Amino acid sequence: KIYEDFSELPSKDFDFIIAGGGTAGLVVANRLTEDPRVKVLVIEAGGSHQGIIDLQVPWLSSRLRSEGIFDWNTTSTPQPGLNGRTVPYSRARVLGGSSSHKITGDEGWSWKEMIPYFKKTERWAVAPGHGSEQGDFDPRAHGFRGPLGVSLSNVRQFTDALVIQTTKDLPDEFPFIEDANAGRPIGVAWTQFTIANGTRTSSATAYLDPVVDRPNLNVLVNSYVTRVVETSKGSFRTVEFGQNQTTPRRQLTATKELILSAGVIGTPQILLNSGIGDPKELKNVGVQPVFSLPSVGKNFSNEPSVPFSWAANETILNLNVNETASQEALQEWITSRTGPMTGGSESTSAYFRLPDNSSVFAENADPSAGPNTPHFGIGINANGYFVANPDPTLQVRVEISEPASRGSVTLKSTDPFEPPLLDLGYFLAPVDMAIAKESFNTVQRFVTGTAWKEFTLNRITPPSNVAADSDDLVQYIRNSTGTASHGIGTTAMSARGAKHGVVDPDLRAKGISGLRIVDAGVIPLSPSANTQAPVYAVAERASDIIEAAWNLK
Ligand SMILES: Cc1cc2nc3c(=O)[nH]c(=O)nc-3n(C[C@H](O)[C@H](O)[C@H](O)COP(=O)(O)OP(=O)(O)OC[C@H]3O[C@@H](n4cnc5c(N)ncnc54)[C@H](O)[C@@H]3O)c2cc1C
Repeated sequence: KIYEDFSELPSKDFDFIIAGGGTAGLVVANRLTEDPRVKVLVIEAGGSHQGIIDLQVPWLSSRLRSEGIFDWNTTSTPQPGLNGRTVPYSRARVLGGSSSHKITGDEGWSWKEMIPYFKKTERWAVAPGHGSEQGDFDPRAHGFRGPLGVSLSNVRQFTDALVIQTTKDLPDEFPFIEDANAGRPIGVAWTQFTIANGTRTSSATAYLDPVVDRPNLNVLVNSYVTRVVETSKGSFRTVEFGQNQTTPRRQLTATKELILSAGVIGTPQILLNSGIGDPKELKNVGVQPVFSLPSVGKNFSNEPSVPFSWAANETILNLNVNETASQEALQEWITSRTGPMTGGSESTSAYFRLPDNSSVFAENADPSAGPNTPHFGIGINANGYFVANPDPTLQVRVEISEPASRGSVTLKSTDPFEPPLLDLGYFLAPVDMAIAKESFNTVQRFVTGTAWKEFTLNRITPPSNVAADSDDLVQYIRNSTGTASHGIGTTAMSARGAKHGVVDPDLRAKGISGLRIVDAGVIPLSPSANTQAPVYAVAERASDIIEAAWNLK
């Protein structure tokens, strides 16, 4: 059941307490409560997702981001690599949240061992608006019986045909691939979405709603976790939380484990508030060090997102501009879960790798994990989903897939409610800028190919007088880059016994008992993909690890 207030909780005894009811937290809550003997409490700072249409309609997700609804509205510190600009970093504050490998020496996190967990989470759904799906996804790489609905886009976009034609015109540079989520993502593919039956899916709809009546599953919303507290020597199973700065703080102790799933920013913030981090840095802000784990909040890796745009020679329905069409589309969605509101974001996506002999690697080490790993990805869109431009505009977003730069999450003060300092570290490593510059050439070749002749007009950003490989291009990138909100690494996993890192391969906080971390922060290096699916898979495996540790089920 979902509780709005601490006083409503039917009991204060829980085996596991999970801080953060986001993507990972609700997966773990669902799996652990499959055993009816296990009592779980989830504590979430945001409110309930139930009945909120903005979270259900795919097109409306564009507004969630731009209007900062259900968001922490975090902003970065001034970024030297972005000419001193600050940039917004989106992350969800609501139930469902922002809905690996040799580094650890643990084969359990290898691709081969993880693929069953990706499949376990997924229930492939047909998107009637896409048409035949034959050859447009690889069924061998997908799950069909899991909780989370996943599908191709139900809305065919005007630009889709141009993208696919480009793969036929220029197959050497831009090959079509059947499925970007099957282990070899380099090429152009149909994007896969957490959408089913025209409706967005999340950990809240897939992992919480179907089991919300389990008597052993308790979810407390509007409750912000401030700290973890030492329960007994070396064991941190007690959590402190409150609604806001002025209301009383409460404490509860888990009999078995406390699990932090507050995300790549929330979890390190809770640890640092608790005095768990780099003792010197903690003292500098006035926080009493309690346990030394210097890597907490470090190694923050996050894909920079670089926008390019062209004027387009076609008027495409833009639901963020045309209010009448938007109302009609919403009515259609409410009535039948069909129509243009069932999609919106880029229905194709492409991942690229610079050649091994690229001049970029003459001066820089290759930051990617291996030959199947992209250096950057692009998304092409002209329907105003990302930028509600009233004039027809072709938007191309480049995301640097495996940035070498690292940022950090640190505390500003001793007030646990104060947002932390978020340093994205963008373009501190020169290779990231070199890749961003190269991506511009690739994007230009893509959208000016024969298929685009009638459609692509003059370049808008960067302006047409900006040449490739020029300092003007570098300045444009510094002045326009934002973030993809694909953060990882702030509570990174490392080999057992390694001095760096925050958790061991079993996701236990190093040197601490009773405390585990399960969220995007434990992923040590950017996956060869966006982060949502890897977080689900990590949370599924984490649940198995926890169940095995406590002989559950
Ligand atoms: C706008 C946006 C768009 C994205 N688009 C994509 C995409 O297209 N594809 C993709 O693969 N990935 C995407 N991602 C990334 C993906 O959603 C995240 O990597 C993933 O959801 C992270 O899961 P998590 O469990 O680590 O954190 P979250 O899902 O963010 O969950 C953390 C939860 O903890 C709560 N919380 C935080 N601090 C506290 C506290 N102190 N006390 C209590 N609760 C707290 C939060 O409110 C939240 O509910 C996107 C992310 C964002 C923000």
